[in-house]
Amino acid sequence: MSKQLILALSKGRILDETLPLLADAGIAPAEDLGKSRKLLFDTNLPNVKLVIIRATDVPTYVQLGAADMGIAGKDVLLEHGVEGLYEPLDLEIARCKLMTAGVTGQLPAKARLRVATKFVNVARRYYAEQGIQAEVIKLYGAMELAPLMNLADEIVDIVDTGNTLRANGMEPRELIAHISTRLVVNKASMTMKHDQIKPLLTRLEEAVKKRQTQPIE
Ligand SMILES: Nc1ncnc2c1ncn2[C@@H]1O[C@H](COP(=O)(O)OP(=O)(O)OP(=O)(O)O)[C@@H](O)[C@H]1O
Ligand SMILES: O=P(O)(O)OC[C@H]1O[C@H](OP(=O)(O)OP(=O)(O)O)[C@H](O)[C@@H]1O
Repeated sequence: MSKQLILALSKGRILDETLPLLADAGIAPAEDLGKSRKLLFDTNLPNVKLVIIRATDVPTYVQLGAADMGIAGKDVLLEHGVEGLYEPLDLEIARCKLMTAGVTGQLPAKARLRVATKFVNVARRYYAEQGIQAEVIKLYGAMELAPLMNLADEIVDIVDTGNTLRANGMEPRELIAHISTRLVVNKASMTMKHDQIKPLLTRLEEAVKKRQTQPIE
């Protein structure tokens, strides 16, 4: 009997870009995800199931072996850490940047910065590497509000078009990391279920390559 593989998908923004890529790789949910309140789905492949969870929970599920494979943003992986995980494939979707940002024209001239972010580990590491003292304040969303409300001097957040920053009178400052979505695999599963995982990995690699060689319409 073939072993079951659980693939954990990040719900939200990444899911919309993940499903077409999975389809290109020949993996399709057995039912319409949008029409269901279910969190665990069968697929067209008898040995593959999908779980749809919060982006920030994907590394935890895969690290602890509740899922064998997962799809998550590099930002989430940098914040969570990658112990117990392999990161074999860049899916090249949901590209964006992790940056510092602040109120336009107001460069902080303080010895100690207050930094609001949901990426507290990334922020602490980054400011320490820069030799800047920072008090990092954990927020769960709407980071752009923090400097406007005098809660923080800077934020660390995702920037894509820059529209959210501009709309709130802010500007991007330093680049912390280029971000895209990655496939992660539990290290023990990679060994124990190699015969199941390898062909899936190959299909996904081919789907990513195919997109890169397709002419832009
Ligand atoms: N503006 C953006 N452009 C491109 N990719 C983005 C953008 N914002 C976020 N992402 C990527 O998409 C991922 C998921 O973003 P999304 O906004 O759906 O989740 P979230 O609300 O941050 O997650 P959670 O619900 O766990 O807090 C991020 O981890 C990041 O890798
Ligand atoms: O540079 P931009 O193109 O404006 O994109 C950046 C915005 O996108 C993300 O938010 P998202 O829209 O995902 O909302 P949320 O994270 O606050 O739910 C991120 O947290 C920024 O606010």
